[in-house]
Amino acid sequence: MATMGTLTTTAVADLTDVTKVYAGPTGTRALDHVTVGFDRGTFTAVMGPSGSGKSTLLHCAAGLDRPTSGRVRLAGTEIGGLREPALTVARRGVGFVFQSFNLVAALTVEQNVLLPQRLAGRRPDRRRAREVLARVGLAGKEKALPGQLSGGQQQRVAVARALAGRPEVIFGDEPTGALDLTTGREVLGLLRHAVDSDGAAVVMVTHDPNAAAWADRVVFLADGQLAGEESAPTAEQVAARMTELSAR
Ligand SMILES: Nc1ncnc2c1ncn2[C@@H]1O[C@H](COP(=O)(O)OP(=O)(O)OP(=O)(O)O)[C@@H](O)[C@H]1O
Repeated sequence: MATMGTLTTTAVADLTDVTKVYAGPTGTRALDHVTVGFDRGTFTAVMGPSGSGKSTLLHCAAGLDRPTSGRVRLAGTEIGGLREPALTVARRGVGFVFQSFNLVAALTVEQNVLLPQRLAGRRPDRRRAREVLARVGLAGKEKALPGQLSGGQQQRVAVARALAGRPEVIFGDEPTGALDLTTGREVLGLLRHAVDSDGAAVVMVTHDPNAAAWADRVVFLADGQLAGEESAPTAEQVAARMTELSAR
């Protein structure tokens, strides 16, 4: 199991001594010497007060943003020096689920699920698309447009899209943030299933202690630095730690 400080080789995504300073007049130090790894077959929640660097950590780990210094490895490849199209190749084993679903309104559900494969120049696998849509409970909705679906259904399309490429790691940026309790639980169940059945790593930013309780581990951030972690967390433990961090 990868931990802070020393990293083992089983991590599918890891950051070593990563610092991110955003350009601009204030020069915000969003991440300050962060070392953390995420193993296959584990579900990690990333929590911390607003502005503590959670999204920045996720974006750097996923290769969507570049750190100012430090190393980032994704599926065994160091991505720091990579440019497109090599970066896209490195992201092949990565799925994303965002708070705002990020579906293309003009494309059908099936086309949305196949879009990452098309963008990566691969032959779209329609059988796989149908398989993952069935898994998220959307069999028969292949030809629907996102606007014809509920918010929970749209997020399940986004999960299906993330799963279609058989990802080694799925990054979620508040994937339940826009959902009600019941549909949020459905999405968390699907992410949990990806970990337990497929051996994927899931890394999820959330503000919700109940969502974090679905994870195997919670990593806390405060002011861009790691502020401890909790294994097999309960919602109560997470909420208590968040109250402490917010009071700092
Ligand atoms: N593109 C950017 N340019 C400049 N500063 C930024 C940028 N993105 C984030 N920041 C700053 O970096 C810090 C960390 O932001 P980040 O979005 O990672 O925090 P967060 O913990 O995800 O916050 P929240 O919970 O509010 O979404 C904040 O002070 C934020 O204002």
